[in-house]
Order: sequence, then C-alpha cells, then structure tokens
Amino acid sequence: MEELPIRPAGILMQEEFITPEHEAELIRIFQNELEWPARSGRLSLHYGYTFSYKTFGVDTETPYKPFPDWLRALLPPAEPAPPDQVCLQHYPPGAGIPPHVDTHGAYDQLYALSLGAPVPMQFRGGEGHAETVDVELPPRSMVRLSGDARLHWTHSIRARKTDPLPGGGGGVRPRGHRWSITYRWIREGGECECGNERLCDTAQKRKGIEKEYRWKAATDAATTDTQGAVST
Ligand SMILES: O=C(O)CCC(=O)C(=O)O
Ligand SMILES: [Fe+2]
Repeated sequence: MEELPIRPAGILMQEEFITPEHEAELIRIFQNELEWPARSGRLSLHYGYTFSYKTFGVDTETPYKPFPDWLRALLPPAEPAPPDQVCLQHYPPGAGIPPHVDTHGAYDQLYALSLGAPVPMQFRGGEGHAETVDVELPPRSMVRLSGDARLHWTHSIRARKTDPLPGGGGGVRPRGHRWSITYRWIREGGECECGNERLCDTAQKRKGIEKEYRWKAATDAATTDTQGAVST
C-alpha cells in the first residue's frame, strides 16, 4: 500500500484492490442476499465480534458471527491475523457518518474497503483542530488509517446528496450508493498510549480517574479534618 503524500500522515491506499467484476458480484450479494435493518440512512451489518455503540468497544452480549465466504476473500492480506471485527455499511445517497475517531483503546489498526460510488472522506485535525482535508475514496480501493490519521485527526463523510468534483475545478457530482467494509483488530490490553485527551478514550479515562482521585483525596482530607475537630 502507498502512503498518500498529504496531511494527515498515515493514510495508506491501494487502488483496484478487487476487479470491477468482483465488485459487481459483491454488490449483487449485498442487495439481494443480505438482511439489512429496515430503516433509512446509513445501515450496518457486523461480522466477527459485534461493535457496541454503547461502549464503543466489543459487544460482549452478542455471539461471534463467522465471516461469510464473500468476506473471507476480502481480508487485508498484509495483516498476520484476521480482523476481530468487520462492519459492512451501506450509505444510500445523502447518508454520511459524523466526525469521529474509531475508539483508540478498543481497536488497533483500521482498514476500509470502498465499493460502489466514490465519496470524499473529510479528515479534520492539525493546528487548532481546524485543518480539513478531503480524501477521495475511489470504489474498489482499500485504505489503511495509521498514525496521525488514525489517532489524531477525526474522519467523517458529510450527509449530502452532491459533492464537489475532486480537483477543485467547480461542478458537482451526485452521490450514488456506496458500501464500505471496515476491518478492526482488538488492541491488546485495551489501552492506547497516545495521550490525546481530546480524542483518546484511554487518555480521557485516565484523566477522569486522576480527577476522581484528586476529588476523593480532597474529601477524605476534609472528613479527617472534621473528625479531628469533633474529637478534640
Ligand atoms: O465508510 C467508511 O469508509 C468508513 C466508516 C467509518 O469511519 C467507521 O465505520 O468507523
Ligand atoms: Fe471510522
């Protein structure tokens, strides 16, 4: 995979990860053979361990779901172990995903395969968290987010029906149906050492514990003082 020569650092891409024929067959399976939730907007199906939107980690109450055959052929080949969690998402035209980082503590490296219509993914970070960079995700491309792009910049897809054409020459492109497959590996130990208190759940947790500890230490001291005062 080639790292894109842009900010944020750490976006690696392999275009044409599969053939257009393979892509068409996958989309046929997605449209005809899978049972999607009956609602509008972005839809998700989970394989392996299920992602919990409550804890933003692994859902321990849902049993492991084996990878179907079509998915087995699409695993990132450079990784020594298969992913622990795979999420297939369908974005109908107009659907997006709000700015976020995938939970640092729960998950290690992150890959995403794009199928169907192209879409710009927006990264935000850098100086004052105000830098935005649109990265075109072409169909059939596999992307790996590592380093800054994985940990210190958020990513999102805007919920809208048209996008400016890449290249900035003016003109717009209507959104089409897009599917993505996101691959995640559980981080050993469940804690991230990046220290980013704005974006890292581990750093936030540690800061919270520290705050709680300071509060507890302060109230303990106050209690001791009171008791001391009462006993004398
Ligand atoms: O659709 C994509 O390519 C990425 C989705 C994503 O960011 C996520 O599921 O965390
Ligand atoms: Fe994400």
